[in-house]
Amino acid sequence: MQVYPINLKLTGRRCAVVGGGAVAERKAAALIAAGAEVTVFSPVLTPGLSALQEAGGLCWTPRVYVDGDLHNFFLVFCATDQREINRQAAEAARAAGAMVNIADAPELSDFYVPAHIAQGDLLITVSTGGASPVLARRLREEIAARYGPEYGQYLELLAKLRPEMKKRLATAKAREKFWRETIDQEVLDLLRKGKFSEAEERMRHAACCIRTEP
Ligand SMILES: C[C@@]1(CC(=O)O)C2=NC(=C\c3[nH]c(c(CCC(=O)O)c3CC(=O)O)Cc3[nH]c(c(CC(=O)O)c3CCC(=O)O)/C=C3\N/C(=C\2)[C@@H](CCC(=O)O)[C@]3(C)CC(=O)O)/[C@H]1CCC(=O)O
Ligand SMILES: NC(=O)c1ccc[n+]([C@@H]2O[C@H](COP(=O)([O-])OP(=O)(O)OC[C@H]3O[C@@H](n4cnc5c(N)ncnc54)[C@H](O)[C@@H]3O)[C@@H](O)[C@H]2O)c1
Repeated sequence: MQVYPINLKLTGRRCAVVGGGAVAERKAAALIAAGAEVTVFSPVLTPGLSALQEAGGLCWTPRVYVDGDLHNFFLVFCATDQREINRQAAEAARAAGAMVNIADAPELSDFYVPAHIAQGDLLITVSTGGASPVLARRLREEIAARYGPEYGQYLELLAKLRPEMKKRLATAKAREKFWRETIDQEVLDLLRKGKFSEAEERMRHAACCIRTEP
């Protein structure tokens, strides 16, 4: 199914997870990592969710979901092992204005969660449109092996140099040429070896050599 890709900012946004099992844990952990305020409705939590709750990362309502629980949430994840409960909760949440993800009913969900890799601000996501979460996971593993932590550091360096290069390189053409030429393997190799200042130096030096046609 054709879906629309979007990267949501969730800092301070209220999100709910109904259910406290393995799927709920995966969804809650990713929400917390994105800065959301997470409430979990479930009589039981996995050890992972309990640890998050004890660390103050989420709010736990230690009982089954009841009608009226899902007001004032931005996103709601229905992830119990009870098909009918998931549907009821989804309907109530949507009526209250939330976007809903139903763990066992992709066809009724407003959105899917893609497999993802994050290295600093770099975010790579994989979706199969709901067709095969296992393939999404496999591709995520392959991509993770290819794009290591050096990409996060690289992005940090690029972000740091960007305002400087806007001043140093007079034209948009020169800046484009600079970024195209310096986004290369050599800088990444230096970062992989932990040679941060050398990587930065190499990029700064490259700015001196940029020539554009008059
Ligand atoms: C990517 C990932 C993200 C995440 O969950 O964070 C994710 N599922 C992951 C793993 C995974 N899911 C399942 C297995 C067991 C193998 C299997 O059964 O196939 C494994 C493998 C594992 O756990 O290793 C079973 C499963 N998943 C769904 C159903 C319901 C159905 O299809 O009817 C069933 C059957 C349940 C049953 O039969 O009872 C539905 C969805 N799962 C999605 C996302 C959405 C579509 C994403 C896309 O477009 O590809 C969608 C539609 C809704 C959603 O959840 O958003 C995450 C990878 C994490 C990683 O990267 O490691
Ligand atoms: N979307 C996905 O990625 C994905 C992956 C695997 C499985 N699934 C499906 O997701 C569902 C959950 O899977 P799981 O492995 O986390 O199950 P699980 O059995 O580990 O957890 C179910 C949780 O739901 C809670 N629960 C049950 N009734 C409840 C209620 N009325 N109110 C609140 N909480 C309630 C239980 O206490 C438990 O914590 C299943 O339907 C499964 O088929 C989805």
